[in-house]
Amino acid sequence: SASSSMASLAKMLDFYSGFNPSPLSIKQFMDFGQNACEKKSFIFLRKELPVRLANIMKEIALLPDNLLHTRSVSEVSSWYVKSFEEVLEYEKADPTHDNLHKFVHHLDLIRNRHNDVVQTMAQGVIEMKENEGGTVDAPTESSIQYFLDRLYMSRISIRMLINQHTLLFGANPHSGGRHIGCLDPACDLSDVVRDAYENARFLCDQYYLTSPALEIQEHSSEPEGNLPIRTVYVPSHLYYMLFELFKNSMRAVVEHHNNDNCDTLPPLKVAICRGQEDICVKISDQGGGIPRSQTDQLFKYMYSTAPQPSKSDLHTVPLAGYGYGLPISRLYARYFHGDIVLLSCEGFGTDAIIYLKALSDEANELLPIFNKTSSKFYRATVPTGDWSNQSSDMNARQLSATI
Ligand SMILES: O=S(=O)(c1ccc(O)cc1O)N1Cc2ccccc2C1
Repeated sequence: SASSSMASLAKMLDFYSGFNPSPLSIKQFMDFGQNACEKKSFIFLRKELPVRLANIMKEIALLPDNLLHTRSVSEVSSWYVKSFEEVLEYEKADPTHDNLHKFVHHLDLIRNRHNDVVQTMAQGVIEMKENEGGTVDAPTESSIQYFLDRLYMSRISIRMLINQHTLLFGANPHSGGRHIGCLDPACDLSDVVRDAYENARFLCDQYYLTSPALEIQEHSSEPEGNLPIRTVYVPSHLYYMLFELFKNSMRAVVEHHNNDNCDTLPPLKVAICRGQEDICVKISDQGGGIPRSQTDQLFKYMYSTAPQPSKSDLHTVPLAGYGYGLPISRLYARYFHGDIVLLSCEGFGTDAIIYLKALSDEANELLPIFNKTSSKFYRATVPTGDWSNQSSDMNARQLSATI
């Protein structure tokens, strides 16, 4: 009956969410993929996928009610329930050829079912804001920010596991190429930079009829310092981050310079640097920058889900209606223990730095864990300030009176 299946779902959720997800490093993905065994991968995934799904499903259940009960979030939640149940069908299955084949097919179904999670969650946030009469209090906004970062990081990690298994053991296993699943063991960073630049530039030319040029410099601190700088990474992740940053920089440069007469735009300068611990890709633009007080807004999901600004606003408010590109890009960087940092000099321009781990055994997956700590966050009270912010006028008056 429905109630008994609900009870068993709750039991399975409690069981699998009791395990911590097992983070894999890029090195482990590579070593396993070099002589991949489908049976071992199946045995690992039929446990790890339910663990990662259950961990994030327990957090979905902790969302503020006014978000959890929107049509969109209920729909996303139903996708997770369906996928969780589908994977559990293999919990005790024999690793026969037939079952291994069906497993790959089910992974494809699950990946496709979840294709629209980000847009649908954004729609849920808009529905919640409308139900709340347009404003959302700070604690709700911070728990939504906390949750969406964890939901999308969990989703990135689950899609990474699914992509590796389906690419290695699926219908058209890559023949001959050096790629291991979606990992490139010798990813040439400047190639991905050029690729992302050219595609962003195409959109920029279409919309603005102009675009800034690109200059790339490579620096390697390694003794042999061999160029071009290559590293083991997921090219599609790097491309996503670069494409997003190039779009922002191009828009900034064109809009900042559309009012002055000189028709040559200052170029975008990219520095690719390899150190002992970090590999950095820095994009420097002279797009006029933004005030320091606004930079953290750019990584807010609530800020970027502003109700669609009118066409005029899109130009006045920098990055308004900019979608989730920056917060998601930062999650891709953080997924393998890297980061994205924005350093803006208002009136001049902005540096965006992508940090990657130089060593593949340090590039571990960064995974959200559902436990007492994370669930406490959802009932957090607003922390009382423990730094002074503005001078209390009484003290200031007293001070000036004595001087
Ligand atoms: O905020 S930004 O400094 C900025 C943010 C992120 C980035 O990657 C590059 C950037 O340059 N910048 C984006 C933008 C868009 C329209 C008009 C003016 C600006 C200013």
